[in-house]
Formats: sequence, C-alpha cells, structure tokens
Amino acid sequence: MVSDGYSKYLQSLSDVQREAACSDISVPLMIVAGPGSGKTSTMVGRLLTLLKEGIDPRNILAMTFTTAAAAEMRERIRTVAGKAIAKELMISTLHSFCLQLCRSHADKLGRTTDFLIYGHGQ
Ligand SMILES: Nc1ncnc2c1ncn2[C@@H]1O[C@H](COP(=O)(O)OP(=O)(O)OP(=O)(O)O)[C@@H](O)[C@H]1O
Repeated sequence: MVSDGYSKYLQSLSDVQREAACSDISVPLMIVAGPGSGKTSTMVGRLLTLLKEGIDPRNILAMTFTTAAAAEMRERIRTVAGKAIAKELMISTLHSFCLQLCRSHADKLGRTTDFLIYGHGQ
C-alpha cells in the first residue's frame, strides 16, 4: 500500500473527516451527514485506513446505493492504493451484492443459479 498516497489523501480531508477515517478500526463507526457533505470521501479514507492497518482487501465490503457511487469509490481507491488492491476489494451496490449472495447460495434457497429476478411491472 502506498503510504505517501495515503497521507496525501488524509491531508485532503477536513479534520472531522480525518478523525472518522482514522478512528480505531476495532470500534464500529456510523457517519451521519447531509447530501454532498463528504461521506464518500470519508468512507474512502476509512477503507484506506483498513488497508493500511493490514486488513486483507478481500475481507472488506463497501456497499453503496448507486453503481455510480461504487465506481467512483473504486476509482478513488485505485488512485491511492493501486489497481490490484482496488480490484480485490468488494465494492458493490446493495442490490448487486444481494444478487451475488443469492446466486452463490442458490441451492440453499431451492433454486438454480440462473434464477430470474422479477421487478415492478413484470
Ligand atoms: N474535505 C473536503 N474538502 C474539499 N472538497 C471535499 C472534501 N470532502 C469532499 N469533498 C468534495 O465534495 C464533493 C462531495 O463529496 P462526497 O461525494 O464525498 O460527498 P457525499 O456526502 O458522499 O455525497 P452524496 O450525498 O451525493 O453521496 C466531492 O466533489 C468531493 O470531492
């Protein structure tokens, strides 16, 4: 992990963002803030802190509501931590993650992996 990039990224955050991003990783953290106030940037800082603390990227799950937010988060991580780490991290929308989970355990749900999801109007 590029620690220069990590320090630089942290410097770009405000004091409260940095405090949240760097707080003790063994303690659950909840961030409540308004739209466009810097939550995603803080979450990227948090992910980078987890990586810096030695957490295996394959053991990190970052969930978002929109695909745009997931892509943006991955891109920001890629810039600082590199392509390989960004690829290993599970950054996904809530819907995509749940679909993957259902497909991986389809047999337990009495389904095959090629089940279809029906939405409104179908
Ligand atoms: N500390 C900061 N200093 C300057 N700009 C910042 C800072 N934190 C975030 N920004 C910028 O503000 C904008 C919104 O940040 P971000 O996407 O992190 O907010 P958000 O709360 O996740 O937004 P949304 O509610 O739309 O998901 C982005 O352009 C981001 O680069």
